[in-house]
Amino acid sequence: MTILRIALPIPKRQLFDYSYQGQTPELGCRVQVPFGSRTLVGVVWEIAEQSQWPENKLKAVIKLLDTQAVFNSTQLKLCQWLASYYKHPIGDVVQTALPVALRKGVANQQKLQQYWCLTEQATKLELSELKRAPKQQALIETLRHATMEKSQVNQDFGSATSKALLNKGLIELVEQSYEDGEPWSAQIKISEKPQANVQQALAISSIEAKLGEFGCFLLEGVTGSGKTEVYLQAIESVLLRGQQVLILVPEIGLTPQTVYRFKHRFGIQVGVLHSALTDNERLEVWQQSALGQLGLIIGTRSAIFTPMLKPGLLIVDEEHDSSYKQQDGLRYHARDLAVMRAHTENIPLVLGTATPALETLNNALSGKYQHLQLPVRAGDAAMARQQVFDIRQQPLEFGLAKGMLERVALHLKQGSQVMLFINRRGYAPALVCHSCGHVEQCHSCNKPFTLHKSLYKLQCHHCAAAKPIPKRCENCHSGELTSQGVGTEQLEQGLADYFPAYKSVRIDSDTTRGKNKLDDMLNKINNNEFQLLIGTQILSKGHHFPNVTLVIILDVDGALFSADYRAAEHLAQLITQLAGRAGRAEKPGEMWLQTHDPAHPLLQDLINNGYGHFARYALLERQQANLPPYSFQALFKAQALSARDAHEFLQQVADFFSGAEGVMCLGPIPALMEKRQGQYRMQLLLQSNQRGLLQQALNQHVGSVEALPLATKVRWSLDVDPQDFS
Ligand SMILES: Nc1ncnc2c1ncn2[C@@H]1O[C@H](COP(=O)(O)OP(=O)(O)OP(=O)(O)O)[C@@H](O)[C@H]1O
Ligand SMILES: [Zn+2]
Repeated sequence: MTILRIALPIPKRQLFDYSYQGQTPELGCRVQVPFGSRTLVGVVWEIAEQSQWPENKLKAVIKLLDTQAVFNSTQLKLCQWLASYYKHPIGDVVQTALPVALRKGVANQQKLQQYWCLTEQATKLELSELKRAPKQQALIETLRHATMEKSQVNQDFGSATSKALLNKGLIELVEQSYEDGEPWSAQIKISEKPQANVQQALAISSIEAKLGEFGCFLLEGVTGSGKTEVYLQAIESVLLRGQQVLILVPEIGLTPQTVYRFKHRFGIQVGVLHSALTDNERLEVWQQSALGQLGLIIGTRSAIFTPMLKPGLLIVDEEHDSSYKQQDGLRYHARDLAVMRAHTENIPLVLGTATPALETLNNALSGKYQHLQLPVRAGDAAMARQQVFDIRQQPLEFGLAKGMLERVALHLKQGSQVMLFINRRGYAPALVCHSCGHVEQCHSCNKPFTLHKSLYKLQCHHCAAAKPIPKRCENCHSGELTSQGVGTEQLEQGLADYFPAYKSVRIDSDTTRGKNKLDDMLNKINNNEFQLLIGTQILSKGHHFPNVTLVIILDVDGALFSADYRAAEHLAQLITQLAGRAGRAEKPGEMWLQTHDPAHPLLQDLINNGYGHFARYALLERQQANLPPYSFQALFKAQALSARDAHEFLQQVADFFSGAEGVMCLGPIPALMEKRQGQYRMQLLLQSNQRGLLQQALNQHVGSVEALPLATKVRWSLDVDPQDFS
């Protein structure tokens, strides 16, 4: 009899022993086991001869689900590292790393692929017979060169097209295994590309020099400097060696436009991993990548777990983006995991951005990462001019000063597009009673409701609470309710009324919900169907709009005075990325920042000296204040219906750590957002000058924390290298 030590989806920092009769399976195979009254799917993590439990207490494995491990040795190591670094239950780490379908116990067998090909009848067809159905014509034309996978046809031509041709008897489906198809390495066809400029060429050759070994690069290139072109040319070398490339992009950056750029350059299929995939689609990409059947895989955060048979290169684009840090469950940072992965697989990693995270910049400046720089824009485009606009004592119309409206008018008249950024969606961030001053608040969060006029609702942006817009004040019953502040909805409406001859589009999470909605909007913007582009963060994420020449940021003052020490860094990144959307082609661009504090040193440094200068100075400040990356943090968070329980729990946690060597304990204190969804929220911050000491203290005490009686009464979590203190 063998003892299998299984990682189970149970929030306990331990493995579970089961007995197994039969040939010992590989580590990383899935098994089905009984757990209490349930049956769970787990992963074989260790194999032992003996258990601490007596034999008659041990339950037996119900079924071995795999003959071959679902995790390769790299993944096993990475999961181990995640569990140990983030102090997270191994079973939950394993769950996070597995595609959902495999978690549920689905067989890890690759399905046959379905391809469309032409029928006998179609080979004799005159293409002109289909001239009224251009899509069908194009598909027939394509299939004359090669068969095409069903999902690919759906993506490129739409399923209606293939259905119509099927009905006409012109195409038919054949099934084939991937292995029988032509491998991607034989399909590579490099399309035309620009000649790299000197800095690009230097970056490309530095990366190429590291192929086949570990190396970490920071590619710091100003917006529009051609970072993507550097990726593309480096990827080309990797693909030509027959090796695979995994590219991570931020959540909102993964549009069909991005994918198209990669697909088009190499002429091969690209595996795409994003949150809108079905479980089966996700599993398919995972399997194809694991078997080496895909050359290129692009995905958001969790794509970092995708196994590769022949890994060659990892890329993390917009490495500063906060979506790379998972904010619940296993709170890992995909960028840090990428470093571990590149190290384990012995391949280079490229971190690219115009606005490096201070952590990353510090690693580059200290020589830990190789620093590649692209200081100027590619082609003929110049950087946008950046300026502040003093709005003190200025009347504002829907959030805009008169001087700004004049600039907008000027740019519109010249046939350009204008982008306006505001950090709040909805019509207005508050509804206030003009008589008594009462503000409509969400009682579960103690925060003002946001007014959404188009939805006829008040919505809480911190929980899901919503209610109809009241007619009277709930405090004094006056009917004089007015909105306060400006959101995207109001700005759009104001601009549409002010500039009736131009079309506007609003891009925020309210308007982009739904499949392909964002991509549709982006395409229309690129076709110049809209001239006024209004939106939130989504607008800042790496889009290439050649006709935008003016960018206005309505209000940065809130972020200038935030209690979060990372707020300045994030604001500087946002401003720089937004400025980077202007003047990307021939026409020069300009960016304006509306502010009540035009002399603020951060703003002045940023617009006069650029992000690079700001960031180096910000690092000095962090060093003086002994903040990350010069110190290391871990954050215990607790929330409960009673503030006292949350506080008491964290106080007990603090007691464990109070004597820990080299570790400072701050708190418990209320979170920046004290109450949310009816729960009171507290936190306890641990900080040390040495990562090792902090890790050691956590190792020593996390088990005791878990065992505290209050630990079952409050909801608590541990966040190592926290990014979010809200
Ligand atoms: N060497 C080059 N010669 C001419 N044009 C180039 C060159 N490299 C890149 N470009 C063009 O410059 C534009 C910007 O390049 P790219 O999108 O790669 O920049 P980026 O640094 O990734 O941009 P961002 O980070 O701002 O999104 C693109 O239209 C690209 O085709
Ligand atoms: Zn709420």
